[in-house]
Amino acid sequence: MSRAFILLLDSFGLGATPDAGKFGDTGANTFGHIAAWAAGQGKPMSLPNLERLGLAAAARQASGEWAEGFALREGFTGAYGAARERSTGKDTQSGHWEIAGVPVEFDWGYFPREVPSFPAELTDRLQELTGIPGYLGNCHASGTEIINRFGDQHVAEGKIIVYTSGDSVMQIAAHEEHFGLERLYAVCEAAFELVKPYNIGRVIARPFLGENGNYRRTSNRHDYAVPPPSPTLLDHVKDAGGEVIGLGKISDIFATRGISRVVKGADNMALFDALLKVGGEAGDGSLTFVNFVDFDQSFGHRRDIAGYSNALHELDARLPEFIAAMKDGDLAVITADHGCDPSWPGSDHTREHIPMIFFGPGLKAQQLPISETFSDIGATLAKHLGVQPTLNGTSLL
Ligand SMILES: O=P(O)(O)O[C@H]1O[C@H](CO)[C@@H](O)[C@H]1O
Ligand SMILES: [Mn+2]
Ligand SMILES: [Mn+2]
Repeated sequence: MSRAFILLLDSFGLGATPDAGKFGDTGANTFGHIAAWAAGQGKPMSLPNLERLGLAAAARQASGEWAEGFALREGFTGAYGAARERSTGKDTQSGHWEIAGVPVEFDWGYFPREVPSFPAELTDRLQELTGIPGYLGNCHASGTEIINRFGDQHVAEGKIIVYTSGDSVMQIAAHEEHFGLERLYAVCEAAFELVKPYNIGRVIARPFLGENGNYRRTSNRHDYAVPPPSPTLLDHVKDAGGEVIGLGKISDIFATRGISRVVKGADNMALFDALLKVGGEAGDGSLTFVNFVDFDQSFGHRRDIAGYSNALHELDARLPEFIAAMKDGDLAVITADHGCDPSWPGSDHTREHIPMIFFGPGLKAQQLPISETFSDIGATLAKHLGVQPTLNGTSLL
């Protein structure tokens, strides 16, 4: 029996890549800066389970130095390394697709750092099609900050909050009750058609609740994403008859391509519960792919170092449950899709190495070379499952 699991910690970077300067990210280091912050608080991080698999050693390989509070230890159990990205962007879709064998070598479109960020011909047409009374924001923004800035006006006037970021994205925020969730989804569907000529990766619905200047986003986020340009590992597994189970936002990121089953979870720990349940059910030849979104959405973009650190400790504490439930023939990898250094200026992602930490019953503990593409992960899992090799990447095991 062969099964594969990808545990993707969204935005968990291990230090800037050689090309980070092109992104203004020289010196960024998601893990390293969280560890330094924790040590500075007099409470160094303690991630014994991730560390035993090789996380700290992989981070050292990527960044050239030990994260504070971590040092050389004996007795690794994982096959650990780090990878650099070949895709031109540092966004979620590029990262995930590249892991699955399809780097994004074309340039995404981006909306400029101007106000308004969105071209009038796009917003005028969207207004015509949907009947909305107008727009608020129309700029680069952090999604939690902008709903508090414009929430009251949105509720009073019915105008939608539109914003973007360093990602190739149009985000639309609206109140679930005053505006209506289904209505927001309908506006996003119309917008998704209209952004196509601009080569935009995603439109994201960002529903929120609350009143009087005090608003919070709900878990009813929905992403409308373009599909990967070529078949990915997910398609190969599904075509070979294996079940492909996408947990969290995986199905959205792949625009449902290659997905057999979708399982949602409100937060990292709910997703971990779901992973354990799915792990008990997944059959021979299956691929289970989970995206732990809180690292990025709740802590990285929010520049919340303490929150990010806490989330890493929470995940580390639960890893033994997953490891204990692994069966002979299972291969899992802990990885990420880009960085989002919570100590870095702004609120965007950071161009960093990602961890590649393989583990499973009988796997030989070893250090892997630094990979020049995230696709080595997909290639490794394709070989493990005995399915068609990914278009890019070389198996590491
Ligand atoms: O600030 P919020 O809305 O969380 O936005 C973040 O989430 C989006 C998708 O990952 C990105 O565009 C990023 O900027
Ligand atoms: Mn991401
Ligand atoms: Mn993000």
